[in-house]
Amino acid sequence: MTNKNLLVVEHLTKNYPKFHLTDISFALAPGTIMGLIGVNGAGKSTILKSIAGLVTPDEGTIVNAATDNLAVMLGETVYYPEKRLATITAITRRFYPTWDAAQYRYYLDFFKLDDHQRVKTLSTGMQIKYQLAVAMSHHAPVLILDEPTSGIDPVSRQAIGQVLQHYVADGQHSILFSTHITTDLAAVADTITYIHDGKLLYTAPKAAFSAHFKQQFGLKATDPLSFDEIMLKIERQVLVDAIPD
Ligand SMILES: Nc1ncnc2c1ncn2[C@@H]1O[C@H](COP(=O)(O)OP(=O)(O)OP(=O)(O)O)[C@@H](O)[C@H]1O
Repeated sequence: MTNKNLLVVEHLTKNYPKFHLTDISFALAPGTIMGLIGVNGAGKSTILKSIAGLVTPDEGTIVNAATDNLAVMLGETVYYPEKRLATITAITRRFYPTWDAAQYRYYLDFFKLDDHQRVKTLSTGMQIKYQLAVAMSHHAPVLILDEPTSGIDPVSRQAIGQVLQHYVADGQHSILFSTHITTDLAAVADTITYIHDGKLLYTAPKAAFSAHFKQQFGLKATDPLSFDEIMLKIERQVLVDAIPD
């Protein structure tokens, strides 16, 4: 494992008939949260699914700190609508020798979830919170989350941000999450990786990421520049010549 990074992605390439994810490389340091951003169809989910083993890359390597203890949340839907959460949890926990029942209870309380409820009675936000509670309850070194705050109210988004930061606070866990909610990046991400049309445009710690694009856009270091503005400027092709082929 390079530099003790918990996740190392090198030259990840996946070719679909009408889309090419090309030569994606980045590393996730312990104790950090990386936000993956880019417009719809940029390739974020393809990267996350490749790490989760749900997509087979055409080229490249992915080294994860613990391949037998993956924590992945790729969508809001919890299957088995008629089942109670407790039943699903009882089955899920069998796959994880490191399952921590006290931690699971803590997250249920934190998210105000009752695991006697049936899946079909949960709102979308409650389903996401339940999946997060399960994903964070077996001490996986790396947590992979596809849009964990999509469809979540601002108060709950802040609560999720808190638990994510707490998850990495011991310096032995890391989180990679995709998002379209750029305020989440400002609140919780340590590093940001920008995917543009299947290619990695830029990856850097948050402050360096902003500084890089201020320089690209001819702004002063003290000028304000939000992540939304960065995305809008890039996607309006302001930087088209800077994007590698
Ligand atoms: N199984 C597949 N077969 C063919 N094309 C696919 C497949 N899965 C994804 N794609 C294509 O790959 C491209 C990237 O999709 P992906 O879901 O990775 O984007 P994304 O950045 O996660 O988008 P969003 O923000 O909308 O979730 C899209 O053009 C999509 O149509």
